[in-house]
Amino acid sequence: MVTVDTGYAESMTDAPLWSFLGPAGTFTEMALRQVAPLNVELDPCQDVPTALDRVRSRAAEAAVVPMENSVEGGVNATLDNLVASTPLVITAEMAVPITFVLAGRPGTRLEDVTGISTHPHAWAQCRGWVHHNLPEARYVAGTSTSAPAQALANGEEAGYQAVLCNALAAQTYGLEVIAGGVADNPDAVTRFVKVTRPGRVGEPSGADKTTLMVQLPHNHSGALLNMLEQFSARGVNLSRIESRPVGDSLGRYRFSLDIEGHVREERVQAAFIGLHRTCPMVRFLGSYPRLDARPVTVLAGTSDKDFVVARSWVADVLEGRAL
Ligand SMILES: O=C(O)C(=O)Cc1ccccc1
Repeated sequence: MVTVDTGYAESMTDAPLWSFLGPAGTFTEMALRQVAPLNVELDPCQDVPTALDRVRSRAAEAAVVPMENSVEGGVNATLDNLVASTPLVITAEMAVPITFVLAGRPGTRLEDVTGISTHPHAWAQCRGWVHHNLPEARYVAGTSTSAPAQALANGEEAGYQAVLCNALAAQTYGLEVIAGGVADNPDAVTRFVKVTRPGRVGEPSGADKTTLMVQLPHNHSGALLNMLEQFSARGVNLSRIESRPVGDSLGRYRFSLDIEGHVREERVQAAFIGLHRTCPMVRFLGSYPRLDARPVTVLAGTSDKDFVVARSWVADVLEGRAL
């Protein structure tokens, strides 16, 4: 029997499948390209929960989703879904500078535009520009920046003549740029994360970040202060903290946090132990290298060595070797 190796079947089976907020041409796809292997197979999804569920169900190896924007803050769909069902962990973070073009079908002029569609985070970054240049234009929410671009190109849009998307998406879908460099804040950056199923935690790089979600005890005065003290007492710096409503009644919140450090470091573990003792829910959502690779500052008395030496002193006390 002669077997002809086309190489095709092999690449179909060996190429890792990564889900992401699609369709083709989103900012999320640009972030994915920064870290994905060259032979990655793309699995565009219509929303963040679907992309994350593809990893949970083992259909995809990894997902890339937006996490935080320098203008609009946390992406709630991501923050909430990461703790909503089977746990997932963040293994990498990426940043993409965000500027938009206003694009329409060829021949569309600015004065033809009475409706604009895009992702809500994109709209938040362009509101001022639209208010200035198209004060009468109505906003039509899109599931991403490229979904309405695709719909417009296919003649399937409803209620808009233009989209705010990235220049690459406009090109991909054969749209014409009506206005370029659209953004209220030209330096806006969005942070994206790569998410996988949990496994054994890797080694620290020395410049790491850890993400977690913590629920505070209800109706407990000083609960937030107690939570923050778990970090400050061990010299652990916070780089993001956001409250998210739990959802079942008013007044109940969880806190989504990024801290500087890795869960394999003693001071981070000591803070984790303190949180676990005092908070009804603590979810570890990953330790991963920081985007800026800036080494974490470890305060005097909080290094791994300091913890090891202190623990061995306690052991000596217990054995009657130290007084
Ligand atoms: O819709 C996209 O292209 C996304 O990747 C989500 C998004 C939208 C706006 C700013 C940053 C990310």
